[in-house]
Amino acid sequence: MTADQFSVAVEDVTFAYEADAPVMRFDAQFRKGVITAIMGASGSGKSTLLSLLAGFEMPQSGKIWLAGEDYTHRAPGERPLSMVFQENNLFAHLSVFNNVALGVSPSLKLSASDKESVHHALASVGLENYGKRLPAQLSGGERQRVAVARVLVRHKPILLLDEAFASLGPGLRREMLDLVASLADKNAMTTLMVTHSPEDALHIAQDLVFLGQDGVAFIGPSKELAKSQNQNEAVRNYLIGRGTS
Ligand SMILES: Nc1ncnc2c1ncn2[C@@H]1O[C@H](COP(=O)(O)OP(=O)(O)OP(=O)(O)O)[C@@H](O)[C@H]1O
Repeated sequence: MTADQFSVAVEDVTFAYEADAPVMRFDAQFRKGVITAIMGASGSGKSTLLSLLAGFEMPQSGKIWLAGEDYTHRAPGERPLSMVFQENNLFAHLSVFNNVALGVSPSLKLSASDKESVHHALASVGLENYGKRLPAQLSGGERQRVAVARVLVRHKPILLLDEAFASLGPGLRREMLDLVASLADKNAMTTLMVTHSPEDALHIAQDLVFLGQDGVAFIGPSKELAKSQNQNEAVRNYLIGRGTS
């Protein structure tokens, strides 16, 4: 793969949370403008991989490539990405409008065109009339929509989703995945989505990165998840364990 075909890569990265903890290894490239599902058993390092990409954790060795550049030693705020977590994406004391506006200006100093882009982002996630509410006055799905609206106003080329919709019911989760897929496509975002759900991965992800005990066990098309034969052993064992093979 050439450098212009991928925008995100972890190159020979090693990391451990503590001196005596096992060293995790990551080596993978993620295709530009494509949605990649990150899967693997609990504790295999999926969230850690996103934390390394976001700069919340620093590798012991190796490199982090974002948008084709070496970001290994750059602070989280400088990195060209947005991230949505399963919960706690919003500030409870700020209105929906201001929660989105934080994506434009951390000091909430907004020009007229900034305000316009916040309104536009809220409209794109179907929340045009919710700007004055507080997060506590929203459903779980609506709160995640606000988080997605904030992603949109940031205009970053990379989107990291850490089980962002896992706590929603199946219908709403599917709706949110469709929303993310269409926004990622429209804005040409390289999207990495941590999920435990093969159905969700098959639904919107073209690619799959599967983490095993010793790092990346499989990189390939996510449709491998639908095949009952010829799968990578780690993937097969995971699916058998979940009763979905
Ligand atoms: N802040 C931390 N300090 C110490 N160890 C940690 C910390 N966060 C995670 N770990 C450990 O690192 C390993 C990888 O954790 P991580 O959260 O990345 O796994 P995961 O694949 O995302 O798991 P899950 O599917 O359960 O969310 C686990 O053994 C976990 O206990």
